[in-house]
Amino acid sequence: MDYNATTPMEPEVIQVVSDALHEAWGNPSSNYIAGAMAKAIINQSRQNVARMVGGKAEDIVFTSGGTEANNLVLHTAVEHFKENCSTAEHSEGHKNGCAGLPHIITSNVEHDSIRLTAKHLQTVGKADVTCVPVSKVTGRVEVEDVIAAVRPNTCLISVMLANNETGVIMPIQEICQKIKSLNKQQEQLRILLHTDAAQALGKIPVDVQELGVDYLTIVGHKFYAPRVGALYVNGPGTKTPLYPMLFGGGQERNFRPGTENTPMIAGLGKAAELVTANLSHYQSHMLNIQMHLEERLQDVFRDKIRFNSHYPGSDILPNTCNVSILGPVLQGWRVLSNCRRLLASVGAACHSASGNRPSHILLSSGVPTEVAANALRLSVGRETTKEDVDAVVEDLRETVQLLENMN
Ligand SMILES: O=C(O)CC[SeH]
Repeated sequence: MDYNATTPMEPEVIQVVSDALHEAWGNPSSNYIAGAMAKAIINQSRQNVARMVGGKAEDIVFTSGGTEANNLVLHTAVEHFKENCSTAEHSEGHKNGCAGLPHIITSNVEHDSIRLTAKHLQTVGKADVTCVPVSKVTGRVEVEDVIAAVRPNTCLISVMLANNETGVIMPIQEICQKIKSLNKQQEQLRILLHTDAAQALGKIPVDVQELGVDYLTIVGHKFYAPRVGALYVNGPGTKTPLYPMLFGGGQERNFRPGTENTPMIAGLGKAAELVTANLSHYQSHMLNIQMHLEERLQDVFRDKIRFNSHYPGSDILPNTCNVSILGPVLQGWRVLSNCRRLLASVGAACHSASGNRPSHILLSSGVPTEVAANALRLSVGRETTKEDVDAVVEDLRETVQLLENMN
């Protein structure tokens, strides 16, 4: 019940990975049949990934995963600023937003690969960063707050499409619409637009044209693909800047060199094909199971339950249920460590080393401290059944009874 942490690979995905390991081990840059076979698999995967997000094949740059893709975007934004502000006509700076450091706007509930990368750039004096706080009422970053944070030297806005703990879907399309009109109005530095779609892909429709983003991060292991990723860029190096962090053998048009990981890319392409073909089924199944889960939790725990993903006016992912069972001895970590069957998390997997402190994402999203301390993040998957839900709720009921009887 922790599919926002990671997902298993679909059998068809495992099959194409295995096939590529056996048959397509050639270097894709080699000019003979073994290389051509590998290159063909990579090109087909590129087409499939592009189709999943509504982009073109040439807009897809394969990476090792979401963290690399996110780092590539922030690196590009800083280079974009320097490139645009290096020429003489910008020397005064104030005319075209080139005074001072590149300014990056993000939210205060981002994945650590955005949060810590932005923090590092600020710490080493390479960028100024504004983390716009999400509304404690809607759990969403509000468009007007993002616009209010824009400065003449703002070069990037990066906000995740959906949050990994609350499941709240962010107003990316509205943000992009406002910023694009701002970019048109003035000669100032173009503000680049990025969203980390890690938690949204495979759960809700994701269309880069509708969103209006310049960049979109794709993370395989959240939609039953291998641990590999990609970055969507709207016309990399032509319509939209993309500056490499790595230099080497020219692969990925020099945007991300390194001999391609053909089997993993093959798996990513197959998983993307499955999402394109089955998304509405996946989405309706997960929503059905999530609703059953919430009904059963409400039935069993009545006024002891608080749903941390219920925000008025905000849409949330169809698979995520962040919930707290109220009580002084029912901290999330304590409940989970006493459950016999439930495997879930109190928050992001990459924060699991942060001890038993309440999630900063929940606190930032307006969840009271004593409630956040008891949070359980339950995230269902494609195979989760109502019987699984009933078993989990019974496990929770028994565990709560045990803990409360012990005190
Ligand atoms: O939210 C999660 O568990 C995955 C990102 Se660390």
